[in-house]
Amino acid sequence: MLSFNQQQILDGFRFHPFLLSLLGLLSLYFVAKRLYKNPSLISNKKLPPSPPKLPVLGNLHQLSTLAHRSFQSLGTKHGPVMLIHFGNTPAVIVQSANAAKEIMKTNDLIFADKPYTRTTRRLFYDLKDISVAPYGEYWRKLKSICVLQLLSGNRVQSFGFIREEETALLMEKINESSKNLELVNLSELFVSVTNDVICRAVFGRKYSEGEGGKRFLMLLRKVLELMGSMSIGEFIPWLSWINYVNGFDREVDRVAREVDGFLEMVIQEHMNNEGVEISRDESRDNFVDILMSLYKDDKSDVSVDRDGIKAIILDIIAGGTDTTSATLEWTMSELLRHPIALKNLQNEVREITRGKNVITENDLSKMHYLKAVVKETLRLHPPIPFLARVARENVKVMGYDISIGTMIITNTWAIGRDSESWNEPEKFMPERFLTSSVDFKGLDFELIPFGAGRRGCPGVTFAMAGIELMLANVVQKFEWELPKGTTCEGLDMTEQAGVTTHRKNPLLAVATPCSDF
Ligand code: HEM
Repeated sequence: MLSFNQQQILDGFRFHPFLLSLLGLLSLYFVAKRLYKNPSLISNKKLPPSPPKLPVLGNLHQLSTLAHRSFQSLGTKHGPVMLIHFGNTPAVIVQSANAAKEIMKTNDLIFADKPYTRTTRRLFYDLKDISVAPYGEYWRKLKSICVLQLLSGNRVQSFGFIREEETALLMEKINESSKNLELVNLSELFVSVTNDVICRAVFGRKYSEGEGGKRFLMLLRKVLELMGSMSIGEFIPWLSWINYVNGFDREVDRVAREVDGFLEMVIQEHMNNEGVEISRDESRDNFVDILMSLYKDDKSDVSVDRDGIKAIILDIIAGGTDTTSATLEWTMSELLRHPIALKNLQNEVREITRGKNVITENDLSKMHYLKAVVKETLRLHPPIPFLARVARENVKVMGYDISIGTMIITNTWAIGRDSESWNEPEKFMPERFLTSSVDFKGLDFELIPFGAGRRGCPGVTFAMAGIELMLANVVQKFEWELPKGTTCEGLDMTEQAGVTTHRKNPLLAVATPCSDF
């Protein structure tokens, strides 16, 4: 997970007007010194093509806040494998299905490490979570707990009642807005419903209400914001003092302490509740209880401690909520811009569920157009636009030499819009998937919104079960229109920069209940 907030990067420089020129001179000195000490840097390795860079900044000045778009546009000139520099840090940007396959299939083991910064280290318990833990015994153990115990097909199915109850509540909220002739804020509703579903699975109860719950939601947002705001000191190690002076490090420490306080409280609550009868709204089949029992019974050498449990919980909540709500938000945005696709989808859902109000998992399995709509949305709007990895050995990719320790960023957003792989790539056409076997499970490298290989997302089944059920209900039970004065072509689709790509402005729409459902 990686994103860049250039404003924040540049903010780091603001406190001294002469700093830039001073940095220029210093960087020339450091580059010369490095070359002198390390002649391999000027060896005859075949490096990927690279846009010209500035001293100190490298290519940072060529990146907008939406770095996936900047990489795509630089890639049209320099090719699908390109070397760029974030300050001093080299990174190889990969932007074609073939190159992605070489990273995540041919050389998956070599690229099984993730890059991390002081921020990720501090927020994720010194890398004791799944998504940034270095590849090795510990990560393998966490991943297998995740795949076999927490997110297996059976477990996801067992949470069906949570999805159904929360979807019913979502329908009530939309109905309420519609009765009051209010615009429905779909962005807000999708964030809250996905958060409620995931909290009930993870904690056994919701945390969206009450003072503590609201504070936790705010903290979660802050975690994602900090992860998406890589500041200057992260790229140029000898400028790391800037993060101290501008308060960035202090803010990270404060958020990490508060998140830990909340998760400690949750774990304590679960320990106190052992053997105690629980209320109707709570469930024992939750990730915290499962992890706590594994923790108590664990006699192995590579054990998961209390910090490890908190790190896994944070990972799942932070990685699962925002991505799922962003998918729902972009799907409805595209459907509102494409009324024919919306009508096709409504026809399919209403036909399959004719005569009944409740949509079952069995109904969903027959909804091929619905699945095509979600795939097409994930092609155009992968919530996490980059996959970041680090080379664990020297290796060749597409004929270029990649040195050990180099960061690789696969731009899944650009790959989804690559004309080498897709006809009319910028067009929203769910029909393209009705006659194609291309799927997002990590085998077809032209469509990798969930990543691929060893570090691929273990939450696909969990995410899709919720997305499909909510979307089917939203289009079955309501007619949808854009607010008066907004045309399909005029709907604002601007993206918000961050670790997950959301809409910049909330999606507002008019809902009218459908009398048949
Ligand atoms: C539409 C929803 C989602 C999308 C688009 C998504 C996407 C991703 C991506 C792109 C990665 C990185 C993969 C790579 O580097 O190859 C990832 C990793 C991960 N995701 Fe998801 N995700 C989603 C939902 C979820 C959910 C619901 C959960 C848990 C309930 C989850 C848990 C994780 C975890 C634990 C990892 C780290 C895996 C590792 O490093 O081995 N994700 N996800």
